[in-house]
Amino acid sequence: MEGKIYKGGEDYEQEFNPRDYLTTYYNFDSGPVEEKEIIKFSLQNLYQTFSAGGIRGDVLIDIGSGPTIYQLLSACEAFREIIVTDYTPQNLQELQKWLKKEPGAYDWSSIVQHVCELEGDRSRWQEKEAKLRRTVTRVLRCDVTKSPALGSAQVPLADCVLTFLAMECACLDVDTYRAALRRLADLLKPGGHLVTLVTLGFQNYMVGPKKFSGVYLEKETVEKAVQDAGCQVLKCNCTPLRYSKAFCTGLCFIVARKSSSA
Ligand SMILES: C[S@@+](CC[C@H](N)C(=O)[O-])C[C@H]1O[C@@H](n2cnc3c(N)ncnc32)[C@H](O)[C@@H]1O
Repeated sequence: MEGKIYKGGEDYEQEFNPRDYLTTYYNFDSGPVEEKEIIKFSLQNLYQTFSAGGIRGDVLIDIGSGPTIYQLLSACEAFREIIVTDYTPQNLQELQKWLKKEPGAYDWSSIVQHVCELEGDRSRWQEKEAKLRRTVTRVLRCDVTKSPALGSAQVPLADCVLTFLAMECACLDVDTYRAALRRLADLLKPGGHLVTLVTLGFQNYMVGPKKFSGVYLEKETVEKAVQDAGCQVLKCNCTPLRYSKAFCTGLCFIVARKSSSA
């Protein structure tokens, strides 16, 4: 409906179209330059975080994966197992299509090639796609506004919880955001890492013809929420880059470590 603003969980299930989202924000070859720069910012930070000498381990859980896989392309070289999750069944279906190489799956090859180039060999992109498909072992539903976020699913404690551009959409106020981050920290082993990309000054974004809103966050609010969830911020890389189809002021990439005694 024209003029309506959609928010959080159930609206996502009913109104969020994964293909509209992918073609708006992840058209690396011929989409808007703003979106391309943001993808490059994300991939560069992920590459630095998970490349040799960086964070690694057994299990990584990605929270609010949506229909996207770009956020896992560096991590799949550093973890034995990746669990992807989202609130909406249609996003998980879109992910499954790519994981199972089904007809009509989204074409991530340009973005995969870019990551392989960062890693030193653009030509190994098909090998990386195969590696990621092997490393994703489970596709689960989650709701970060509920405890536990993964419902009744039994998952091991993670060495890393990743969440990209999802918490500010799932949570409609700062208290809910802070509680959601505590739930994510609960999924981590002591000493495990939380890696997140957050839209700063977020007001709304377009998915096809539909407008979705979320919580307005500033860098200090995000850092404090991460710390109060029991994690020490190791890296905080903010940029004024903005989407052409979203109302926000910038982006913030954070790497944090859960206390060893937690
Ligand atoms: C902007 S998309 C981000 C998708 C992807 N992580 C990315 O980097 O492009 C926001 C995601 O948050 C998910 N979401 C909304 N409410 C949620 C909730 N309560 N719990 C978990 N995820 C939720 C949506 O289904 C959607 O996939």
